[in-house]
Amino acid sequence: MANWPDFLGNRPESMTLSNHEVARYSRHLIMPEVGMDGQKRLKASSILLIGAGGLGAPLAMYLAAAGIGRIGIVDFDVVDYSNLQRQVIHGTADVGKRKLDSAKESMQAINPEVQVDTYPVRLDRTNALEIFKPYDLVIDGTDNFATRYLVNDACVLLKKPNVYGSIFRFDGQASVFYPFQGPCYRCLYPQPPEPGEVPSCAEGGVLGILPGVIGVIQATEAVKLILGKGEPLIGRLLHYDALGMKFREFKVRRNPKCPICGPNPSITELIDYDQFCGVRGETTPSSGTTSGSGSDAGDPFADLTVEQLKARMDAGENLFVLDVRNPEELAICRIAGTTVIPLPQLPERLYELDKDREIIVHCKSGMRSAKAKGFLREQGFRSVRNVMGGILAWADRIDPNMPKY
Ligand SMILES: Nc1ncnc2c1ncn2[C@@H]1O[C@H](COP(=O)(O)OP(=O)(O)OP(=O)(O)O)[C@@H](O)[C@H]1O
Ligand SMILES: [Zn+2]
Repeated sequence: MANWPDFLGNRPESMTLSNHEVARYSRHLIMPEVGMDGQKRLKASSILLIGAGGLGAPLAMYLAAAGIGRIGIVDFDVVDYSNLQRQVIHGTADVGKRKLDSAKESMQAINPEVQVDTYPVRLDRTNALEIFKPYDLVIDGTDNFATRYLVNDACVLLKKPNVYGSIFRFDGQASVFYPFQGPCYRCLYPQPPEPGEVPSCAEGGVLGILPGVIGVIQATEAVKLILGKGEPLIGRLLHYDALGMKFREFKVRRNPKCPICGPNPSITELIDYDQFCGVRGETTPSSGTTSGSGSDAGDPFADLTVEQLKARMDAGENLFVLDVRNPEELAICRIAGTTVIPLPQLPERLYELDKDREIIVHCKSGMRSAKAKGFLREQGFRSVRNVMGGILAWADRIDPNMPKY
């Protein structure tokens, strides 16, 4: 075996393969690194996937095809049209279905020998340990920092390997966080970024093929850990640049001050990860009350709902509405009559704005406009209001013909 713990114990010994399975896995069975023993190890193993999205799709399909005995998947989402460009486990006919149902169907079509357990919940501090316990290893295919820290901490507390991956635009990363054998996610990233500092794929986009590459690297690492073969990405962060078509590797060491895997841990149970990452709902008002129109009249920084904005437009008010999205997004849809300054250009184009005039700012979903509002407020603007939910809320509730992205 390799130089990391064998977490399967003697379970593979009791496994047998039927003639059908021998045929199915024959290209594995004839390789010395897998062979009959290795295939039995895969059959005896269990893997938990967090997320049935971009990374989860290739992970679920390849791990099912490879003959992992039991695969659990956690996801609370339903399939959306905007998922289909990369979440290849789901098809057009699955739009509107639970991702878990669609994923399970595809996996069982690929390999009915595999047991697929679905957990249609949002993974959080109250359920993570319970869900993780029966699995040998965990693979993180999620897209947000709160869940990444949660998955990390739960894996360290349970001493389970955590195969990590993340994607953005044309870049991806992967590593293996094997508790106490190598660094954990907190050793690599002790603090989460400021909310809104790192844009999500929903804001910044992602090449549809990219999660295929990173998800397949994660699946490869999981299979190697189970087989006990090769050099895993323990203590190594692999970076993939699709535009330059370059792979680079960074050494990551255990942090002796790590609050969870260090010698004096301050985190000994799961914490509130939304609070730790400063997560706030994108449509939550950042100041003042926003209930009825006019109830916020006293607060020049109270946010607006799309209905309030529409009512003020319809009343013929001469409004200054600032759209801080990027040019590519304007080509998809826009609200008529707005002024456009993409968020990154705002500091150098401040002179275009009137500090004494009310500025109503919007973006796609409300995150970037909240940042713009904070910035303009710091710069001494007298009244800045964020449109909660951005142009997506406008498309949902005001203009049903507007395309959503
Ligand atoms: N805490 C969590 N519990 C369960 N599932 C989660 C959690 N956090 C994220 N996920 C799931 O992980 C998946 C991440 O995949 P991905 O980012 O490709 O999908 P998406 O959220 O559909 O994309 P987009 O944000 O671009 O619409 C999603 O299906 C999401 O529902
Ligand atoms: Zn650590």
